[in-house]
Amino acid sequence: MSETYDVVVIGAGPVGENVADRAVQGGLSAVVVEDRLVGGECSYWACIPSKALLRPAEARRAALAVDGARQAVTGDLDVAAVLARRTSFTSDWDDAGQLTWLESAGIDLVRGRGRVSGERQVTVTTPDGEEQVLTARHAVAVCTGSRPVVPDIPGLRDARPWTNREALEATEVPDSLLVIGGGVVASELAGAFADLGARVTMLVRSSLLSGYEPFAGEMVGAALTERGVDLRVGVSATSVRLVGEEREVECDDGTTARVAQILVATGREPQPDLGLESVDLDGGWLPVDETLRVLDGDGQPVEWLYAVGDANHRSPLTHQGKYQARAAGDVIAARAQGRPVDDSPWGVHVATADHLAPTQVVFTDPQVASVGMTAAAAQDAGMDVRVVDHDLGAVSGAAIHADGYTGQARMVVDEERRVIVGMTFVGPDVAGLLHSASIAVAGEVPLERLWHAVPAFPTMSEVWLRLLESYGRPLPSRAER
Ligand SMILES: Cc1cc2nc3c(=O)[nH]c(=O)nc-3n(C[C@H](O)[C@H](O)[C@H](O)COP(=O)(O)OP(=O)(O)OC[C@H]3O[C@@H](n4cnc5c(N)ncnc54)[C@H](O)[C@@H]3O)c2cc1C
Ligand SMILES: NC(=O)c1ccc[n+]([C@@H]2O[C@H](COP(=O)([O-])OP(=O)(O)OC[C@H]3O[C@@H](n4cnc5c(N)ncnc54)[C@H](O)[C@@H]3O)[C@@H](O)[C@H]2O)c1
Repeated sequence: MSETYDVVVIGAGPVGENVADRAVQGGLSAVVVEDRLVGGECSYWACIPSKALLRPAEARRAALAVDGARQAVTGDLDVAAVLARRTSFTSDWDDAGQLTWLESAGIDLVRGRGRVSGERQVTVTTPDGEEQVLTARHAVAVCTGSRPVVPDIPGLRDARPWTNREALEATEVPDSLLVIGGGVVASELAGAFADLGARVTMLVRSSLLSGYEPFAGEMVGAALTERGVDLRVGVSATSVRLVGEEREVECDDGTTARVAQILVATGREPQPDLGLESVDLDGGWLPVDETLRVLDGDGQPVEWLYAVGDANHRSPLTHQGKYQARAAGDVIAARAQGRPVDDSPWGVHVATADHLAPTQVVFTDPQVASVGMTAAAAQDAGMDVRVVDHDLGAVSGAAIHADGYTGQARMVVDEERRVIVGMTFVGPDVAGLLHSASIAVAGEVPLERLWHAVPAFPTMSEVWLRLLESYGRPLPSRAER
């Protein structure tokens, strides 16, 4: 069976859905190919269930941090209710709701595993083993996301460790859990399972949350330790063996841990077998130009082939991928219809923020909310950097928010342009502060103008004023003096 569409999208995660949606809104026909659930990793095994698992304990702790409310907290978490709430957020791993949306958006769906099988062509192996060929008049978009890496530690695979998938589908909380990794998944899920009652050990090979400002990992590590997590930094697992129902893990510092379950959270790898060799391209993370077209071995864009979201590994986050998807869907439509392409930096058809203003909230407790560059990254990029730090707990809004509020904010300024190139907040409930910083960074708002963005009193956003005061208020111009 063979069908032709303007755009064929492989992978119906949040990114593939958005590429198809923008293309259809631009007047094209589109089909998405999906071999698991429409909605992707994010909806069923990543963002949504993890945040649903984390929120109840965070809410409980928030109440405990406010005298007067604290007295009303009389019990522990209801673990069964927490797991049930998580399950409801995944619609019990059923994508019927997403199918309704696809239909309303005018996007067709083919279930099965897709691979590129020639120029502008995708072959799908359907669940019943049939092959279906889809031809694209204009573009094929590879939006296949990523899958968890399981490192080559002797005995690990045989011990059937959890990845994010099994952890987020769990119907019971193990008595003890050893988490391998010190990134975002490890930090969030170690906290989640500790809150649910597991004895959690974390093996962090290098440092915790290493891509962030150093105080982020320090504060999150201290909080995890306070909540009972046995945080072992600079320690790696060397071998694993099953002992009855338990896993025995040997570490390179000579210690051994015996646990009920292991969670591997050591990063992601690209989806294999995407058929790219059929068009003389390598697999792996797919390099792209600023309009998300895949680059060939000579660094030239392939006119009809796009890679969007985790698949290109520019900024592997749902919201950054969806941002790319809006640009990609629109540029595919523009090129198809011979309309002008706006590919200048910050143009409609490019994903400039991936480099200059990527945003992220790590939903640990305390949260880490960041945009743009860390101080170290800005220095490495050759900028004349000035770093301004402020104790978030010293802001009256924070003190009212929670008794003994502890938090930290950092502003990274490019002195040459006098604009903020990076901002990091760490503390309870800082996620809501992030978008103001994103606007300042993406908008390249001059520091002088930021004095006119007046934070309401008494909110945590007053930290902006404190950071500007530390930086220094601009002197009146000579004419005004
Ligand atoms: C535990 C965890 C928590 C996370 N939390 C957050 C968070 O809070 N916020 C955030 O922004 N990001 C978070 N992320 C990252 C986020 O999940 C990814 O960045 C996001 O899912 C990427 O979207 P995507 O559409 O590119 O890929 P995916 O969501 O992986 O979707 C790709 C889809 O393509 C399908 N597919 C793959 N290959 C084929 C093929 N050959 N044929 C057909 N279909 C195929 C897959 O089945 C999948 O449905 C988290 C990740 C993890 C692991
Ligand atoms: N809230 C959010 O936005 C959120 C939440 C979860 C995940 N994510 C995203 O999902 C992606 C995957 O997250 P992740 O935490 O799996 O990856 P990561 O790259 O953030 O962290 C991987 C960690 O594993 C360690 N590691 C790698 N190989 C190892 C090995 N062989 N042995 C021991 N340790 C090893 C690394 O040092 C690092 O600490 C990231 O892009 C992340 O940003 C985002």
